[in-house]
Amino acid sequence: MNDTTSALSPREEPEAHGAPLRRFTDPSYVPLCASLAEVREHIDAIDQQIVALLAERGRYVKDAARFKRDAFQVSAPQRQLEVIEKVKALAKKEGAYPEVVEACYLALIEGFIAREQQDHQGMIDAEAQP
Ligand SMILES: O=C(O)C(=O)C[C@]1(C(=O)O)C=C[C@@H](O)C=C1
Repeated sequence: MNDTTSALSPREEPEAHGAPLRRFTDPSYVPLCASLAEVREHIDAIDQQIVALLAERGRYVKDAARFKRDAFQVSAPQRQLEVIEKVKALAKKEGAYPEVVEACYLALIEGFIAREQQDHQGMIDAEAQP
């Protein structure tokens, strides 16, 4: 199949149990799975771990709110830059797609800050009387 025939094909989801339809030209590429279904099993298992780690990360972000005075400190822009630089370096080291890692973390931090701002607004000063 080439680009012309693929453009004329009906728009349907890929066959999860079918044989490969394309191959990489790089002779050193080693396939990981025998089917798309198997690929997706691995992705689903990884997603489970990622979400569990996001839950754990979220608990630490919540705790961070206790150490901050106001909305600017919650936002902590200098720390945001540090986190982005750190994960970009990690992506390089781990062989992850750097643009994917950066985009994920920009979205993640935006989401975590919004939650932390919400948590912070619901808190009282540590010295305040109950
Ligand atoms: O390091 C902090 O101060 C946090 O609250 C954590 C975190 C993050 O998600 O990494 C969240 C909000 C800040 O913008 C900076 C970083």
